[in-house]
Amino acid sequence: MQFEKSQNAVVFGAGSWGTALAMVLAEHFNKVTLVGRCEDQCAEINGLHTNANYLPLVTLPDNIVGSTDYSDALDASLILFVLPTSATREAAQELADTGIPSSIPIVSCSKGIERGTGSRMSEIIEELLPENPIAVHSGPTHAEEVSAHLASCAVVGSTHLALAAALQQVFTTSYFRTYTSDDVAGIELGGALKNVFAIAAGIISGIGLGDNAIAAMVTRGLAEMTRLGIALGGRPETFTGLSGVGDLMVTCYSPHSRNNRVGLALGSGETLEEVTARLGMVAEGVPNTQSIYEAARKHDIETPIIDAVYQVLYQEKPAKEALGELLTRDLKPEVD
Ligand SMILES: NC(=O)C1=CN([C@@H]2O[C@H](COP(=O)(O)OP(=O)(O)OC[C@H]3O[C@@H](n4cnc5c(N)ncnc54)[C@H](OP(=O)(O)O)[C@@H]3O)[C@@H](O)[C@H]2O)C=CC1
Ligand SMILES: O=C(CO)COP(=O)(O)O
Repeated sequence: MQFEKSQNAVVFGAGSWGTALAMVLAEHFNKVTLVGRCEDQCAEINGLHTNANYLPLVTLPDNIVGSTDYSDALDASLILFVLPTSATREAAQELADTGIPSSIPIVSCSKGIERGTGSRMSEIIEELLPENPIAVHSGPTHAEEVSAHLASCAVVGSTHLALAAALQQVFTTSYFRTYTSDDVAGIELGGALKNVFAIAAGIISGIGLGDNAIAAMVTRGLAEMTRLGIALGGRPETFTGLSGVGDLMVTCYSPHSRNNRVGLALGSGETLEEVTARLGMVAEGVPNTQSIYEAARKHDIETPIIDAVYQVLYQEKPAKEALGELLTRDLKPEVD
């Protein structure tokens, strides 16, 4: 299978990542429709070719159009879900209600697992649109850099190998390189889990610890990500790839990371309510920490860093105390 330049694509989610991915797809499709929920934003995309609230420095190509209408997906050959994870179920239901053809592939590009059910985004989409072929796309890819055409790599995963290969072509440009995989669960879990460690990295900076502490947390965070990720169905090697350690590194070290910024503010003494109100963008690690903490308890996996972030976010434990206690745990070998 392969996508043709004469075909159209639809991106649900007109935030920063949906917009950056629309720019990638615009090089391979006739028209890319960015579906948002605000008429003013659509008018701006169609009239000024900008999406200033989310990516203020970017001019969009003319073949990206804004819309609020889910039925725009009816004439698409490819659909991307790039919504906050909390909005994915409702959006998938709304899309199913349009009666879209079951042949249209759907790619989830969101990072997180559902609060309450612990479902991955591809599982939710499959539940509501069971006939459509599904894939996931993830990696160390901040929207600000991809939309500025700065070199980035990602991975697209599907159990439909021909679909993964076709998607690899349309997720590749001169500045964006995409690899393939069939480990859908591992790719999604890496993207969800790193959100929590990015908050931890921000907290560490906020409470005034140094580079050594962040490197230690990233390394032990990778061990935690791998342990829990395997228990939840991912393959070990995926966590050493772009959607695992790659994304862990970029979000733990980049000032673009919203999760990192949440942690930094918490470590500096702001409340969660204050920082989320100020951010104005989704930081998936906040709801994710709860769903991931619950998944770890359910599977009886030891996750001290995730537990510490959970205590800061949901149990009002002072950040310095929660992170500090990681050093005083029982001593153990590095590799179990
Ligand atoms: N930003 C990035 O660099 C990357 C983000 N991701 C992932 O992509 C997903 C989207 O993130 P991102 O684009 O950054 O988020 P943003 O905060 O930039 O944008 C969120 C978008 O979702 C819309 N939205 C918010 N709530 C709802 C809702 N309840 N129903 C429908 N639409 C809603 C917003 O609409 P409105 O403007 O009307 O509020 C906005 O268009 C997340 O899972 C994130 O982890 C993955 C890789 C990189
Ligand atoms: O996933 C991302 C980059 O790969 C975006 O991370 P944040 O949501 O922390 O900004």
